[in-house]
Amino acid sequence: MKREVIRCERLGVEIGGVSVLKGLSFSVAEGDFLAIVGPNGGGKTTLLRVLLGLQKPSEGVVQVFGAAPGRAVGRIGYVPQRLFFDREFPLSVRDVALMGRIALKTPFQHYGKADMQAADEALRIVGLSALSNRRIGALSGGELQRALIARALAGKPQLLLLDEPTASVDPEMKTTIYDLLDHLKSTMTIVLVTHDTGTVSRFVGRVLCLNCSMVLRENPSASPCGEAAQQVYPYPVDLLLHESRNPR
Ligand SMILES: Nc1ncnc2c1ncn2[C@@H]1O[C@H](COP(=O)(O)OP(=O)(O)OP(=O)(O)O)[C@@H](O)[C@H]1O
Repeated sequence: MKREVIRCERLGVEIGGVSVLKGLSFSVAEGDFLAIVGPNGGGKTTLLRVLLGLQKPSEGVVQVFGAAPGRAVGRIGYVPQRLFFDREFPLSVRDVALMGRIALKTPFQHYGKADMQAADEALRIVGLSALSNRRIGALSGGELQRALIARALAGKPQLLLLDEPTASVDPEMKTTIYDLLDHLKSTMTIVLVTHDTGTVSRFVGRVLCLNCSMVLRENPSASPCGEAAQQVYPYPVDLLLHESRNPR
């Protein structure tokens, strides 16, 4: 039987007195590739923050690698939705990849040979070796996303959490990033927050819908639910198979 990597039972999160997530139960096993979809403000980033131990649940049980969130940071790679930084800051692509090793170091410990090798290997995997000395502020949007994925991979994670890594990149770069994740899925557990429901259904094993009001059916072309989905998402919608008998 596969090891359980994530377990959420009746998870509830309130922020500023407002319920963001309520009664959420799901689990992720080792080697799973799970996509999390849902409308803007549906709580997707909040869920990742809970898994990282950055947001406290208000109710329910959450375990990551069998322990409380935050206890397994060194085993998790995280690609955030946004990175705010000074584009003029003299930080190279390799420096950014090396940051992925920080969680594995003790305070004030310098990077060693193993850290350099891990960073270079991560840059090779994402196809950025040739740009490793380039200033991070001089990268294109798609290159920056791949640098952030390299940073997450440099720590050699067992679980990779990605928050909309294909937002604001062109279709060709989206394909590059999904091909990369498709390649990585045989070596680690992946949880991907995305709005690309149509595209990811080709790559992922399961889809978790957070606060979705759309109904997903077996034969979308014969179903009126496309109209309902269209009201949730103001752009073209692909309908997915959903295994729940009572989908939400
Ligand atoms: N620090 C905060 N203070 C107040 N409200 C917050 C805070 N963080 C999140 N929220 C609220 O929680 C809700 C869920 O936010 P979250 O970022 O998790 O949604 P999301 O599904 O990731 O959205 P998107 O698809 O737009 O990225 C939103 O209504 C948001 O405004």
